[in-house]
Amino acid sequence: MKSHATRVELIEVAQGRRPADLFIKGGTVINVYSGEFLPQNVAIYKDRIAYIGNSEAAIGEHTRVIHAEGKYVSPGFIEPHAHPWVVYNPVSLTMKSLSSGTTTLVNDNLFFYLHMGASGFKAMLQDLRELPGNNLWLVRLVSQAEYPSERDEFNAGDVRSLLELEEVVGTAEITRWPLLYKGDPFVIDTIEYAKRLGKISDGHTAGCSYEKLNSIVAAGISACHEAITAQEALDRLRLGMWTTLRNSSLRPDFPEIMKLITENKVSTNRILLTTDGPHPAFIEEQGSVDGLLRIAVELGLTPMQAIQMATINPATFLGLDQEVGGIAPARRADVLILPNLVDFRPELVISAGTIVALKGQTLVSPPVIDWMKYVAKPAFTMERTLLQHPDLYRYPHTSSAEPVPVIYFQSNVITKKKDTELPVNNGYADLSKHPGLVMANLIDRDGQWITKGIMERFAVDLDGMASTYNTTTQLLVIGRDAEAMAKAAARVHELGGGIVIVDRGEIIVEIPLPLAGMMTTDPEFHKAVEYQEVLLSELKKRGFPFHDILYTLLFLTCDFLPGLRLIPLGLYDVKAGGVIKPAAAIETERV
Ligand SMILES: Nc1ncnc2[nH]cnc12
Repeated sequence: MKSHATRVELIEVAQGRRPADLFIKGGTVINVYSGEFLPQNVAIYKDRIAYIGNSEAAIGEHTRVIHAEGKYVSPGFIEPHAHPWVVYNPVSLTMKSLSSGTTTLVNDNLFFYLHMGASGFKAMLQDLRELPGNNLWLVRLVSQAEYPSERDEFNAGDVRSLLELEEVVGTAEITRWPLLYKGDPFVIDTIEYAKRLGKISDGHTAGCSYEKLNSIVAAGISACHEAITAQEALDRLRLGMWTTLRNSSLRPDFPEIMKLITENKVSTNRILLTTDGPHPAFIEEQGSVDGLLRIAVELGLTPMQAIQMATINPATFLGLDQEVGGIAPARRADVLILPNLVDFRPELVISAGTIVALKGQTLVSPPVIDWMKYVAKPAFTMERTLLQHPDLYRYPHTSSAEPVPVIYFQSNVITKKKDTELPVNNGYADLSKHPGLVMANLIDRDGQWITKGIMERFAVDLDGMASTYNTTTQLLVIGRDAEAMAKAAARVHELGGGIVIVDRGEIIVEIPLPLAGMMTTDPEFHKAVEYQEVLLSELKKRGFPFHDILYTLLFLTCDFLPGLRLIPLGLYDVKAGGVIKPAAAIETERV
């Protein structure tokens, strides 16, 4: 990590021979290395910490003195597993996170890579160097729903070239973990390559048994955040994984998984914390890592344990403990002034030696990013007119005696296959006598293929909705009224990505998401909150029974959560690991 201060300058400041730029006086330093609270001063020079102790010799004529009497001086918080695309974008998420003390974000690159390729992604990283905060990245080795050209796009040359970048700290979660279990050569070789570069490999082993976890760890995976019980967390810890405890909007699991610490009394030095890409309103209401600390302490952790899990532990996991994660000489000056160890909301946030936020308000401006210049091809290469025919959305069906495999929602994201007999009308399934069902289609943005399904327990009164917000970023079109679906789909095409709802012939929700079909380009975080709230409230009015619509949409098209899902290859049974109804060529579906 580049330092603007030289070591000689830092030595001089430490000895009081060169004045500090910032001097934090009279606070209680949270020493995450020794686990002590120490009444000490902290001197900062340029972007680095130079001195911690009782001397005031580094205060010079132009030194800015920050009085921290009665307050705590903490290392900046680290989010080791961020997904900077939940309608918000890397700029708005960074600024929001900084305002509440998260000075390091370790971001997943999935959708940027899918839409920008290696060269666009590199260009984006170059421009994001202007962003305040410490922005690190993990790179994906595979997508989250298999598609025909996947292995060409995630090729060894491109992926390795990204792994070599300074801000890339490792390989990102591999949601399709059976690839690791089976020893997939590309995945294993790339993880090995990352290790040779001194980088980590994040994991995603949802539902993986203790026995199988052995193979995943043998494959080189260093961490996992998917434990949903204390026992699952213990399994991971015992097998040498960095165990990341998650409290997200989709899975607010702290009350259960913190029992790993409060009941099992395990050592906490290989435990990390994550928000795992929560929806925007969750961050707005509960904060980022600061919110995790508050809940962890409410559940019985000591403030020191909690802070260590959000600072020095992730820094050590990333191999960056000489750079970040604690208050010590030559570390990046990512420092917080905390009025208390209850809500963990910093009064002041210093990032790389600059005061970036005061009382929750950022004091610095982000760079203006022209996102679209990194994107490799137009949002849609198919003609819009192709989307305007209602029959495209109907479910072909020839015999009422032959059951249709319906996608039944058990929760926000978990589905199961429910075989249902449906009448036939003109060659299509007739849903009129089944008010709980909606049609659902995943359509290739290049106009080649369409995967068709029928869903139950989504939103019973939905006329039509279209969305590129899903893990394939292809066009997902859902509804009971084929005309409304066609209208919504055509509008999303015009927007170049986004979410549109049509009700009684009118567009009632329109959320432009031009960046990869997932993100607004707005640098203001509250824009993402507004979009999410309107979407959830309109779908709830139409019968959506769950709390996290963005994750319902996101994971409907993935290939790693139970049970029946729409992926580019077709209607996919995850447990069986196979397509039960292949995607069709769009030409043949058109009338
Ligand atoms: N696997 C995943 N893919 C996309 N977004 C996510 N947010 C949390 N987990 C995610």
